[in-house]
Formats: sequence, structure tokens, C-alpha cells
Amino acid sequence: MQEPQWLEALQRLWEEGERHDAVALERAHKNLFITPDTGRFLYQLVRSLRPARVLEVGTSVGYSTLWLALALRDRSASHLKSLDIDPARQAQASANLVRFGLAGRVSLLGTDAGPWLAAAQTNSLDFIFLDADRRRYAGYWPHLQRLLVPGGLLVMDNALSHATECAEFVDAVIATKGYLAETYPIGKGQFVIVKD
Ligand SMILES: C[S@@+](CC[C@H](N)C(=O)[O-])C[C@H]1O[C@@H](n2cnc3c(N)ncnc32)[C@H](O)[C@@H]1O
Repeated sequence: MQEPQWLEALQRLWEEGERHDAVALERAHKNLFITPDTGRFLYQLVRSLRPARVLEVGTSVGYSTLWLALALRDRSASHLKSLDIDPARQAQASANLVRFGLAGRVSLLGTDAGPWLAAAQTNSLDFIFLDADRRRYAGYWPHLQRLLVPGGLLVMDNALSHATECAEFVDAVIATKGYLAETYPIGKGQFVIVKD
């Protein structure tokens, strides 16, 4: 990355998030960030693949959103939408994007991913990052198949850290013709799916 100050600022944000989560009493109050190596992995994929239409499901306070937005920072034809059901978290994400000068690259949508995915247009996404309510992913799969363009990529976090919660989704993907999927031991486990 050309600007080392971004990496330093991302590292500081991640460390603040980890300190916050260590003392947060309830899971609902935790940030639950991806790991820094997962951030670098997402950055490499998005920087190299140049997807025009990127969707993140699960903004939290914007740590993973920043990695994705940095990868798109000078791609005027690309745009990132990020969904989160929790408006308070998205307000913090908005402030973080402003701090990085990336607010214009991202639409933050405070909404439940389920109805949003069901209503979205067919073939409207080139890259999807899933990091939200894992038990609902299997129900999202018919919509995700419809939304992803041929050649599109989907990355799901927590494939190893929460394998049981992700199992129904992973099994459904593997049983679907026309996709190639693999889990990589990066961070909490990245399940990567490409649509042929
Ligand atoms: C693990 S955190 C996301 C962390 C973020 N990707 C990062 O690494 O910085 C999961 C987020 O998903 C959101 N979420 C949970 N269920 C959701 C749903 N049905 N629709 C949209 N967002 C949801 C939660 O509010 C939470 O902020």
C-alpha cells in the first residue's frame, strides 16, 4: 500500500476495537472486527479484481469497510455498499470513513440484510463480503446466487472460528453446481466462493 499512514491508522483502530471488546460485557456491544490479515486478504482481492459493485454484510463500526474502501479508493467506477442492522454502529462507521477521507466511496445502509438481499437486482454484485448473522446465511444463499454475476466472488468470515454456525451455508454452497468454494486459514477462516 502506497500510504503507510493508512496501515498505521488501521492497526490503531483494530487495537482500540480489541481493547473495547475485551471489556464489553455483552456480545451485542462488541465490535467483532475481522483480523488484520483478513483485512489484507480482502484488500488484495478487491485491489486486484477491481470489482465495480461491492457489498459488505455486517459493517459494525467500519474496520473491514475501511479495508474494502481503501482498495477502491481511486476506482471511480466502483462503489461499496455496506449493510448493518444496528444504526449506532453504522454512525461510528460513518465517522471512521470520514476520518480516512473515504466517505464518498461507501453507502452505509442501516437495514436487515435478509429483506435487502431478497429485493436486490439480479446480477447486481461483483464481490460480496459476508460478516453478520451466520445462522441466516443458508437462507441468504438463493438470493446471493441470483445477485452475484458470473465470475463474481463471495468471501465469508468465521468459516473456522464458527464452523458449526456456518455449516448449513457451507454445505448448501458445496452442493450447488456452478460454484467453486474453498476455506483458507486466514484470520477466523475465509470461505471463498467463485461463481463460474
Ligand atoms: C462481526 S460484526 C461485523 C464486523 C465488521 N465486518 C468488521 O470486521 O469490522 C457483525 C455485524 O453484523 C450486524 N448484523 C447482524 N445481523 C444482521 C442482519 N440481519 N442484517 C445486517 N446486519 C446484521 C451486527 O449488527 C454487527 O455489527
